[in-house]
Amino acid sequence: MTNTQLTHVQIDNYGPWTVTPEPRREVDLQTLQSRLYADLAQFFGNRGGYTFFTRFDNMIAVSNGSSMEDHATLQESIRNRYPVTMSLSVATGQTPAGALATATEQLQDAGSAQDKSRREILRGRHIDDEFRTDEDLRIAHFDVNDATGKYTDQLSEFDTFIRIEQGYASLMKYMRQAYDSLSFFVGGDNIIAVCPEMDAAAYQDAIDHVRADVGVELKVGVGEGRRADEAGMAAKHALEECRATGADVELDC
Ligand SMILES: Nc1nc2c(ncn2[C@@H]2O[C@H](COP(=O)(O)OP(=O)(O)OP(=O)(O)O)[C@@H](O)[C@H]2O)c(=O)[nH]1
Repeated sequence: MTNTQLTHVQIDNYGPWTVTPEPRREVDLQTLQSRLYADLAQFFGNRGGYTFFTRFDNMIAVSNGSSMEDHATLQESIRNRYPVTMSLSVATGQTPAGALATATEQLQDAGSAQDKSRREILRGRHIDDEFRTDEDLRIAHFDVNDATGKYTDQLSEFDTFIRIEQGYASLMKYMRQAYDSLSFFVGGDNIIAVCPEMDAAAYQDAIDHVRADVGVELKVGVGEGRRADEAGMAAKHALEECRATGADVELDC
């Protein structure tokens, strides 16, 4: 049984900050957001976690391996180094969508994202070490078939971007609705999905859906582990297996 621990990261009162006392330069917001993301990716990554930038003002981390104390340390470090603070809400669940729903509700219960007095909320619970297992996480690494030959070397970069984003949009919606999974674009032609237990037929179904919906062909490798890095690395090896065998789906779990 999977037991996913997710952290909903939200920059406090960020909307008003971006326009106070007057609109801040976009380039400075871009730099701030990408540095914050890099810091979070490294902080959770050092503890075996994966962080996804999603909307940058809100981010999602697969945080199995990070305790509530670790989260408090992260908040302090951000407060000391950035002009903004962040709220963190941690939740666990048998499905990633379920865990994230709980994390988000905890944050919404504490007040609005644009409430001046709601700062550095830290809510939720981590999975105690004694309850953690090697089957807590399932990570699926999706990749567009021959993106280089079909798109990158053929189309303008923007038209390639449209194809890849259409594949991502179709997959993220379907995986969310049909399988309670959360899928994130991670660059190039790659999408990483955090999943509950699913069999090969379910992954094939998602790939078939995206092909029928938007004409983008995917393959996927799936791995499991105690932490995101372990499950994610197993998924990457399974994806290499797809490349070797020509299969659409390879499960290493
Ligand atoms: N984030 C991330 N990006 C990757 C990874 N592997 C490849 N990429 C990016 O994806 C681009 C496409 O690479 P591939 O997916 O290997 O190439 P392809 O043309 O689709 O060929 P096949 O996948 O073998 O069908 C690369 O140029 C990288 O930018 C990965 O593991 N993670």
